[in-house]
Amino acid sequence: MNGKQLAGEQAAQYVENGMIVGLGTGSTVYYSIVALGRRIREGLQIQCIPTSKQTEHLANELSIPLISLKDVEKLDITIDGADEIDPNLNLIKGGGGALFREKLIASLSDRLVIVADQVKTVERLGAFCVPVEVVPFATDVVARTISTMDGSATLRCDQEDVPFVTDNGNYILDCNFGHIEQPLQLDRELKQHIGVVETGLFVDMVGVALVGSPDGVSVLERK
Ligand SMILES: O=C(CO)[C@H](O)[C@H](O)COP(=O)(O)O
Repeated sequence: MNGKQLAGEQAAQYVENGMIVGLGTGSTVYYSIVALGRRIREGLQIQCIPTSKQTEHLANELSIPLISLKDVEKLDITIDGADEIDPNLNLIKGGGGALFREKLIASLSDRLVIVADQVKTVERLGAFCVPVEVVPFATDVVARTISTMDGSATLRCDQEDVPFVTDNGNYILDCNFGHIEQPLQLDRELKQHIGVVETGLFVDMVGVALVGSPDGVSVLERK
């Protein structure tokens, strides 16, 4: 079994009867969602909120009960993936473009459990570009602002140069700031600019990270 599958499946064990569960997005949390589907068929009773249309589709295929945010004030737990994890369990997320809903759901959750392959662990965030969701009309304005912050921004596009559109109808700027010394400060600074919807910097949000390798899963708790 590969690291993603080991970590993903182990995270499903954190979910208990009666919980409201946030379902993240990506190829690692996929294994958690499939494992939850299995547990539901065996009798587990939970209600879930997906963080993307892709995950909503998967949950529906697996007959996982979904609940709307309008009926829920907070969640017990969210399981999600990550693109980078630093030693303080701060993250870069949004490689799949779902960062806004992922961050909103995580912020409403008592516990955020991250699942990742060990290649996602880094000493300092920043080798992976920071995805920044922007209102399309403001894209060029935000990109210019980022260049004044010693960063560079690239509009996320497909192979035909068509911009990627998020589930919220926005664009993504993938932003390179080099190594990030102060992720919280950078997140706050980015969000001051009109047109920025949200960033993929998740600071002080994670409760536990399950990091998988073919040899097993390391459980990293926030210090
Ligand atoms: O943030 C995300 C999507 O917006 C994903 O959780 C992140 O990209 C990790 O994905 P994967 O588990 O496929 O490597």
